Amino acid sequence: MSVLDEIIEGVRADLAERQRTVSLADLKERAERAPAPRDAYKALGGDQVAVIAEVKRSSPSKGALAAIADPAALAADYEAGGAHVISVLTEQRRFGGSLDDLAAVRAVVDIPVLRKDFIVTSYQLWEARAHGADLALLIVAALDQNALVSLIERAESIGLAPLVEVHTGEELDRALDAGAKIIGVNARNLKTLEVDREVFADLAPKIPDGIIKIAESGVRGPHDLLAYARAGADAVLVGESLVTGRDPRAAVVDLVTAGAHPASRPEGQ
Ligand SMILES: O=P(O)(O)OC[C@@H](O)[C@@H](O)c1c[nH]c2ccccc12
Repeated sequence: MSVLDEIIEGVRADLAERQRTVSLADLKERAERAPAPRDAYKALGGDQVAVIAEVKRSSPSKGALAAIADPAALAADYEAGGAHVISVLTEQRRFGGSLDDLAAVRAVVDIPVLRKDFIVTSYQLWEARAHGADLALLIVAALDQNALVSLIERAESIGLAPLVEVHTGEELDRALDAGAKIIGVNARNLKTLEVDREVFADLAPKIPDGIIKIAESGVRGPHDLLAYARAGADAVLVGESLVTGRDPRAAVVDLVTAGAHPASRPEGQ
């Protein structure tokens, strides 16, 4: 079984547990009371390279990264540093996240928040909105085409912007066929956990204009942001290097500064 399959098995077990305790009707009611969604397209579609800063306690590849006792405080730091969107991992078993983290973060920042999880049913989209999310990740490798299409539609119908994640040319074709408007290219292969930063440069030229292109994973600092920018990224999604660094806010400032004028920076800096 691939790592992705293992993660999804755990996600489904935890989901079944939540579905036993919270009815879909209750979730929908909570989603209706949730604050209105924030405009993710606007946050990601500016002239600068946008920075999506992630709240990430651990990962399947590295294990524990950072304890993050107060995810809301970390997210507030990211926002103060100029981040455009916050990503909150809500998967529990391998990433140490929760829906409570999502709600806590959404309550303290004024920018859009992404629910980062392994979403396989519309119940999880309602959960995302009920806990304040403005965007939801949909991983093409985790979904068949029918599920992908219907989850994109459902997300949009409840006010969530779907960020559709791909890692291969085939997955990209599926994302485009399904009508994705925000596409994330993950440099990490979720089946092997290997990181290959070249994947973004390979796939980006095949993504039509008008679709927001996000480079995910492996950004160690401004140098990597600039490389992704040269390859056509509208945004980068950064987790590990922020949570393991000494000063997450300063690290975001450095990324945002580089992303503000990517073209005027000399190559290699
Ligand atoms: O920690 P990194 O290498 O900066 O990567 C962040 C983000 O891209 C990564 O957490 C991620 C991308 N896609 C995912 C899907 C599920 C879980 C996690 C992810």
